[in-house]
Amino acid sequence: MIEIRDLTKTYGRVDAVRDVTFTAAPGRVTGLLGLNGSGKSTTLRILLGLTRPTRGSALVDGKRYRDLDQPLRHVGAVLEQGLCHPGQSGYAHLATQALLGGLSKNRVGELLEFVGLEDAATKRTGDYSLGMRQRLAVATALLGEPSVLVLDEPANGLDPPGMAWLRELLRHHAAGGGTVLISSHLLAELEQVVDDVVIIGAGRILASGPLAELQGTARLRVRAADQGRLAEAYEKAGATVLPDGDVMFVSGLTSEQAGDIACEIQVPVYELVAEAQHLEDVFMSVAEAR
Ligand SMILES: Nc1ncnc2c1ncn2[C@@H]1O[C@H](COP(=O)(O)OP(=O)(O)OP(=O)(O)O)[C@@H](O)[C@H]1O
Repeated sequence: MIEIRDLTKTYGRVDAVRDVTFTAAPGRVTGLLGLNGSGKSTTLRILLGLTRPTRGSALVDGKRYRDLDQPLRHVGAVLEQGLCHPGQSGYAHLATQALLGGLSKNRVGELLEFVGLEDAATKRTGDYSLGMRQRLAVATALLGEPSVLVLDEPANGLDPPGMAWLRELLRHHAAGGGTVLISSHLLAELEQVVDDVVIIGAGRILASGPLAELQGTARLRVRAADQGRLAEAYEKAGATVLPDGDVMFVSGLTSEQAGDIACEIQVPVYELVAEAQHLEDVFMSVAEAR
């Protein structure tokens, strides 16, 4: 379980993150989504004890990372710059990490096989492709058999089969009761793996909730006799309206509310469709609504 509460980190005059609150629950894959510079890495670095928050808290299994007894047994992390010595083999890297973390070396061979690197186990990591380094970083994160996995932009460098492998691994981890928090700006990649979504922009949470809920309620496609008057009424009710040719897309109202408003102002409606959106559309509509 990951609990982020009122987290703020200020660098000079920049709020890298501001009052960020969300939970990543066991049994679910939670996606932290945002554009470059939105505060994803800062949030994850604070969670992993690599950066101190200005205020607020970030807890793994109810504790700050540095207060965890044997942290690698609780949380495994894949950070953007998964570091390994270029002259070391994949096997030696994992064995060293196990030693440094006070963990057994017994699982090294098994893990290399698990991440599909068994044939490259004795090769220098300096000769690994970016995708192979990502696989090694995932194996490193799994060394302590942690229940919580934190991955910062893990899709970088993975080809489509690599991505499919990672999705399967994360789903499997969550299905076994583990907690997964994954950050990315590649929305289409994440859409296929996340259960819950936290959208962050300029350091603040813009929206959060189960993916199905965000996709389901975010947008209606409406075509009516007097688009202008209806758009005005929707906006007055707090909705965001995007006109697009002879239709408009409405966020922030249920289809019942949209139908009732049209009825009240007596504008005939020809089309009213609740569209299941892609994550990218959800992201754009919350970003535009701010
Ligand atoms: N050590 C630092 N010193 C000063 N400013 C920083 C530092 N770390 C991050 N920032 C600033 O905080 C903001 C959030 O950065 P952060 O790296 O958390 O974003 P991100 O969403 O992870 O982006 P990216 O995907 O590009 O890594 C940015 O404006 C960044 O310039």
